[in-house]
Amino acid sequence: MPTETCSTSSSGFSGSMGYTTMKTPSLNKGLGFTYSERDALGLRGLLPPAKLTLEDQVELTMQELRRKSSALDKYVFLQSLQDVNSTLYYAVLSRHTYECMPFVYTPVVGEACQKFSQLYRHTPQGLYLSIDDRGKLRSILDNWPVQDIRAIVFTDGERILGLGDQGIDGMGIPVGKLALYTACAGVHPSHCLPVALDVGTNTQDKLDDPFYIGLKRRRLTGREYDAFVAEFIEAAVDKYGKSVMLQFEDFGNSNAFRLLHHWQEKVCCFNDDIQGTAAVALAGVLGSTALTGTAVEDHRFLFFGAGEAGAGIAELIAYAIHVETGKPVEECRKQVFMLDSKGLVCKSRLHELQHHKINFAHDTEHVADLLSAVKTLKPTALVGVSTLPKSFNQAVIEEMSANNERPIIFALSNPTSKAECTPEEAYRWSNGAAVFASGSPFEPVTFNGKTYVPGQGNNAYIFPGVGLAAVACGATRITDLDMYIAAKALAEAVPKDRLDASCVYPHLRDIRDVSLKVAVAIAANKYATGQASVLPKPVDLEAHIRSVMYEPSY
Ligand SMILES: NC(=O)C1=CN([C@@H]2O[C@H](COP(=O)(O)OP(=O)(O)OC[C@H]3O[C@@H](n4cnc5c(N)ncnc54)[C@H](OP(=O)(O)O)[C@@H]3O)[C@@H](O)[C@H]2O)C=CC1
Ligand SMILES: CC(=O)C(=O)O
Ligand SMILES: [Mg+2]
Repeated sequence: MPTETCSTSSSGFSGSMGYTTMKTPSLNKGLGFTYSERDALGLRGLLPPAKLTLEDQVELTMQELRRKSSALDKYVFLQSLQDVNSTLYYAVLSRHTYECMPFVYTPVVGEACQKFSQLYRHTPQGLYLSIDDRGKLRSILDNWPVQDIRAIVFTDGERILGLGDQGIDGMGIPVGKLALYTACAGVHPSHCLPVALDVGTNTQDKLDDPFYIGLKRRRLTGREYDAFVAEFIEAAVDKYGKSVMLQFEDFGNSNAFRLLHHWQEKVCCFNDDIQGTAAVALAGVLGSTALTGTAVEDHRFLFFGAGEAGAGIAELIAYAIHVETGKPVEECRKQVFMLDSKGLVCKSRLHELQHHKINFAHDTEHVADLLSAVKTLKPTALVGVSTLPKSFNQAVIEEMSANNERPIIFALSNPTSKAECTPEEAYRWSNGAAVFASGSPFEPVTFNGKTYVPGQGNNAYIFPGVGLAAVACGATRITDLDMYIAAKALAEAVPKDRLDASCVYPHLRDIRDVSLKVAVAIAANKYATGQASVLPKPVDLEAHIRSVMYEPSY
């Protein structure tokens, strides 16, 4: 093949085909180019003589990653790799998911978002759409180099993990989530688009920061805000089609519930913090039955935190109890209690409660604090989604243990600095009895000679599989039933050795298989409910989904 050259620009730059290939992350193989490719593409001279396999490159990359001393350096290193050789980046992530995930996702992505403006890398990672672009969003979508987008994760940056309003710096979250779509479920990276909606920020430090990269104004609210989100969603559906999957991520709860209720019947979308988290937490509860002997319908749940995650999990648990027992959902909700920043959610507070809490405002006496609630209500399961670190203190966990042989203690707040307790604390204060999970990863703990593996109760076990299902069958809607089905599939995928270590989630090394199982279960439901647009239904659904999974290779 002859070597092509592009025309010479005013800078004197003339990019040869080989050079352009090496500068295109999805095409670049670095030393992985074969000698015949080097000849054919005009790469001679642009590379030293050595040749490496992808596996060699993965190994070298891991060695370099391990040499970096700070977590943030590891984050930057991996992001930079994505900018130069995306096949290698995804090969590293999918072969070393357990080791790498903390550096592209929680907890380190939290710090990266806080410093995103300083770390800005001068290359497009996704689309930044600001309210100054109103009226032009549809044409701006054309600026993204790939036209066939199937999955979008988008945020307005208002509630980034438990770290509050990060404005446009929240872009790190859609980028990290979509990296997991590919690494954990094999969604092709070219079909994924991260989006940051810049509607301003109310974080004064950002507004005062001369180097903040977003709009320097306070957040847009009300009708204008809704209209901006609507313009984006309608532009995306217009350009990419009705089965483009839109994942709401880390919106503040004053918008998240309203947006979800408005859009979930109209387009293919879901809110990961409400629905994905619900599925992963329900899966943990279902999986815990093997350890506690208690079925979901026999639990009494107490949530510390009654926001998106809390209300989402609570509603799905009530739905699961309804399915298991046939009791009306309203009855099932009576087994679920919640505390927010003002204490127990109960009837006497009805006048002040946000809408998403009302279903759980029971006729119970108000108590102001968590320990009193544990003493009065005697829950069998305690779920932390409060962003309040260390709130599951010794007294709380001892009280849970006094009332239960095997208390469920899920400390799901992210990042690590916001966890309600550490696994070490949960095991020590419960004398090894706690069935524990955390939102961010923790290392195994040895206590009294036994090793316990804290499961990562994170929606990362769910959303990649949801995305894979949606892409593979062309889903036109994502529903709460899908989340229930996903939870069941995840709970069934927990192997015995994990349960033996008190862990209710599968190995991360098996995440692609787990995501496939989740995807098959959801896709089957999409076909059963007429919400699939890839027709006719494949005879072997699993084989079909497997066939669309991206495997990084040269
Ligand atoms: N593990 C996982 O997969 C996921 C974890 N999360 C994590 O869960 C946490 C909460 O997220 P989300 O629900 O979306 O956030 P929200 O802001 O929607 O809700 C936070 C809730 O915590 C309550 N809260 C805050 N401070 C206190 C306090 N001092 N005492 C008692 N309650 C308090 C708030 O009370 P009030 O209502 O009165 O303001 C609110 O109900 C975050 O850290 C997030 O990272 C979220 C999604 C997924
Ligand atoms: C995991 C996640 O989605 C969150 O903490 O917001
Ligand atoms: Mg989130």
